[in-house]
Amino acid sequence: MSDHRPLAVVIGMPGAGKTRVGREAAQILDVDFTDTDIEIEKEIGMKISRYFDQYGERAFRKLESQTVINLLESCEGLLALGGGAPMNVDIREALADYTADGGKVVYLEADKREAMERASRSGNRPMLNGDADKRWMKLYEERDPVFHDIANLRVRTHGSTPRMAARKLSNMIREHIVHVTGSDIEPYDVCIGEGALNRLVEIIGDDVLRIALIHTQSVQRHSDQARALLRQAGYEVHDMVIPDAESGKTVDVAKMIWKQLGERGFTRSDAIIGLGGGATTDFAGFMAATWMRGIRYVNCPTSLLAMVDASTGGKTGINTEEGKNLVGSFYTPAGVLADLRALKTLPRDIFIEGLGEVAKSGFIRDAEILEILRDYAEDLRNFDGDAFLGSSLEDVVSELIKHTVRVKVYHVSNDLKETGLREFLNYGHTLAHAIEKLEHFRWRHGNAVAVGCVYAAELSHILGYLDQEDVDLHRSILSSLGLPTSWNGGSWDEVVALMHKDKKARGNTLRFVILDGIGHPIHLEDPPMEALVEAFDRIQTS
Ligand SMILES: NC(=O)c1ccc[n+]([C@@H]2O[C@H](COP(=O)([O-])OP(=O)(O)OC[C@H]3O[C@@H](n4cnc5c(N)ncnc54)[C@H](O)[C@@H]3O)[C@@H](O)[C@H]2O)c1
Ligand SMILES: O=C(O)C(=O)C[C@@H](O)[C@H](O)[C@H](O)COP(=O)(O)O
Repeated sequence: MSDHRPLAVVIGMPGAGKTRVGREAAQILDVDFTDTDIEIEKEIGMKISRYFDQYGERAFRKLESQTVINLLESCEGLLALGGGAPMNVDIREALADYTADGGKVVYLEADKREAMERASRSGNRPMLNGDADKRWMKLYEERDPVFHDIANLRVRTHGSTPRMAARKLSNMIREHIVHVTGSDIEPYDVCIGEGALNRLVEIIGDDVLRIALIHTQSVQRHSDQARALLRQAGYEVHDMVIPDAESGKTVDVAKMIWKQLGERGFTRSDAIIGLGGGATTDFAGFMAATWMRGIRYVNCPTSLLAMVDASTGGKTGINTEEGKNLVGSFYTPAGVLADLRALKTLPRDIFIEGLGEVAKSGFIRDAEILEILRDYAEDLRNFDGDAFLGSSLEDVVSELIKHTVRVKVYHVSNDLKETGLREFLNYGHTLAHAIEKLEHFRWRHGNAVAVGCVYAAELSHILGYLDQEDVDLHRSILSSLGLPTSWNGGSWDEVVALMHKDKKARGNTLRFVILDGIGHPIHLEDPPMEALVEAFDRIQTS
């Protein structure tokens, strides 16, 4: 495959707006726009309709096939194909190779009547000669199933102005989708982008009647949007507001929600949506896992941490008096919609906290994450929700979310129930959960994870697995993002007692995840107590 390829390919019926909407979308995305019909006309030096008259459809299709295949290997912006192009077998094969390699083929679906009118108004459409509407309808019946088959994205433009349609198209093109599969997993997608929430109805599906929309007061604005979309689609939506952050992850709140689900007649064919930070998505997933032994749920994360980590992978749960996440279940969502618009209202300190889990994912698996964090540390540290959307930082954050979710998905897909590999995602968490508990959850999870990663790095170094340079790298990256690297809020005895309640511990034996190099996590069983204490001493001061 060539290095050059389109950012996306737009297909659709004549009159769907491929040229008009495609050109505007390319402007929004700041990329070139290429229309295969225009390129062909340039090459043949005449209108396509005249070429058809002179040489016939067969000759045109041959020319079209060569042009499209060349452009699929040479153009870099948005490429709009002529309406009939995807019906050609060679073009279809080239498009299949393109999508298999991660390319995006978008089916632009317009209202039939509007598209028909536009197509017959514009002329220069040899395939519509005669009774244009009747011919359009016939083409539609032949082409629509093929378009559905080829396209991996669809944009419905019904009732939208060309500008609105172009926005939808550009948002969808910018969107990243990470597929989650695995032997124990019903496959689902994590959609990351501005406007991802608009997929909610598609993911909830047709079989659901009632939806419990679980959220906190702090994200009311975003839950209003979700509710409006769902009500418009005809679902019976029940707002269920829970206390903020960790105060929502308790058995008392669970009892309150179970009661509401019962009183409102939730059955096995109903669904739950968890909309909010990681505490809410953990809690909502747990409600879904336990109600009638499991009903459908979708996560709509609104904090960076929930987008990169908590909402994906199916670890659901609540805290107890004894510690963090001690009661829960592995139960996967039907989809995750990380709508970047939610970050607009996210306070800076909570954004930065999320970077703790992002950095962790870099340390355990993806060096590119560490590079991005290093290159954009200052911009990330100064995150400002008001200026975020449309800024260059939005692309950086979107890329970081995609990378981090991929790290998560790699571990989860291969070990949903955490028998070994998945434990690597717990890097830094053995100490982090103890800190959170000792600080009565006033310390945010991502901040505790940052300190926990430094602790695990120090332990790795003391035991001879990690160079000092890599320990220093932990401190420099985390502190450049505004994350803490030290903690002195509790005694070693308190900490070690809580570490024994960590889910990685077995019997009386402590188990840790450490590194034997950046990107190389390993398990550590029953480490010497002196090493644990020494590492603890080293995180007392930064
Ligand atoms: N299940 C998992 O795999 C997993 C992974 C990582 C973390 N977690 C859990 O996630 C939780 C941490 O997640 P978190 O950092 O999102 O914490 P959180 O849910 O407590 O959210 C932090 C704060 O931000 C607010 N908030 C969230 N989105 C907002 C928005 N868009 N605008 C304004 N305010 C917003 C919340 O109301 C809360 O006050 C912890 O409970 C942790 O254990 C779970
Ligand atoms: O998904 C996982 O597995 C993780 O360990 C991800 C962690 O980042 C996350 O904080 C998780 O909530 C920790 O769960 P726990 O099992 O240690 O309670």
